[in-house]
Amino acid sequence: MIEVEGLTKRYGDVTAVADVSFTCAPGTVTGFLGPNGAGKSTTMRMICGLTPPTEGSATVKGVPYRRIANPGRHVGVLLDAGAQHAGRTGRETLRLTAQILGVDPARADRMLEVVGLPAKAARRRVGGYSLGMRQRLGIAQALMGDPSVLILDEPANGLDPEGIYWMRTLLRDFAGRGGTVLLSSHLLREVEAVADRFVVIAGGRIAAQGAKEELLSRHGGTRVRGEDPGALGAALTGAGLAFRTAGDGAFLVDADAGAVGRAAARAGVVLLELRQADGGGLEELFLSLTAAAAPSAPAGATGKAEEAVR
Ligand SMILES: Nc1ncnc2c1ncn2[C@@H]1O[C@H](COP(=O)(O)OP(=O)(O)OP(=O)(O)O)[C@@H](O)[C@H]1O
Repeated sequence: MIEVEGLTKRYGDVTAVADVSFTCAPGTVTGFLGPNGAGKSTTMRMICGLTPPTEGSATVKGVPYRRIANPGRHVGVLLDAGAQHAGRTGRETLRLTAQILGVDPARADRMLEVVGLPAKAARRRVGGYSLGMRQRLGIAQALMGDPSVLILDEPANGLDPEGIYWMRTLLRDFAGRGGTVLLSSHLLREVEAVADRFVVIAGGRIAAQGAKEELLSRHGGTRVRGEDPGALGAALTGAGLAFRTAGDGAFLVDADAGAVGRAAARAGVVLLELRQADGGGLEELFLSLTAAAAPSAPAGATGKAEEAVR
C-alpha cells in the first residue's frame, strides 16, 4: 500500500507538486501519468524519502519510507536507471545489492535471468549498456530484495517492443501475486495496457484519478463519423452536443451513442461510424486533461505528450 496525502513541493517560486493525494492498493498497478515537468519524479522522490516535502506526507506499507528498516526488502525502487555505477558489471551491481540487502547472492543470477540480461551482457560493464539494458538491470535491482511494493519512474524508457511486452507481463504478475505497483510514464499505450488505475498529474496538480474503466468511460464519450462531416458537425451543434474533432474526420462527442444517433437522424446525416470512444481513449483523456489543467505548463510539455502519442 502506498498512501500519499497532500504532498506539496516548492522550490522558491516554483511549485513542482501541489497538494497531491492518492492511494495505491495491493494487487494493483497504478499508472502515474503526466507530461514533462508535471511533477511525477518529484512526487516519487518524496514517496521514497529522497526529497523532503514542503507539506504533506507519504507512507509505504503504513510507514514513511525513511523509517522502513532495510527498505529494499519491502520496496523496489527504480528512479534513474542512468545512476548505476558505470565501472561495475551488471552482475557485480546485483551482487553488491544482495550484500547490502542481506539476501542470497545467488539471487543476482536469477534476477538477471528474470529481466532477460544474458550471462554475456551481465559480465560487461554497465557503462557500455544501452538505456534498455540499464532499465532491465534497474528492474532486476529493484526486485533483488523480493519486495511487495514497486515504485518505477519511466521504466519503459529505452525498452524495445519485446522489452515493453516483457515488462508489462512482469508487472501484471507482480500485482497478481498481491504486489503494489506505482509506475510513471508518458508511454500512454503502455500504461493503458498494464495499469488498473490512473493518476494523471499536470502542472503539479492531480488532473484526474480513478479506475481505468471509470476514467475511460467518463472521458471517452461517443465517436461518430458521418458521410458529410460539415453536416454532421452542424447537426451536433444544433442538438446542443459538445464535441471535438478526432483528427481523422470523426468527432468525439460528450454524449451517449443514442443522443448522437438521434441528432444525426433528425438532420438526415448518413453515419459511417457510431460507437463508444474507447480506442484512443487514454490518449484523448491524457491530452484533454493535461491541456486543461496545465495552462502554465512549461513550453514543450504538451509537445512531449503528443510526441509520446505518435
Ligand atoms: N531541484 C529542483 N529545483 C528546482 N526546480 C525543480 C527541481 N526539481 C524539479 N523541479 C521543477 O519541478 C517541476 C516538476 O519536475 P519533475 O521532474 O517532478 O517532473 P516530471 O513530471 O517528472 O517530468 P519528466 O517527465 O520530464 O521527468 C518542473 O518544473 C521542474 O523544473
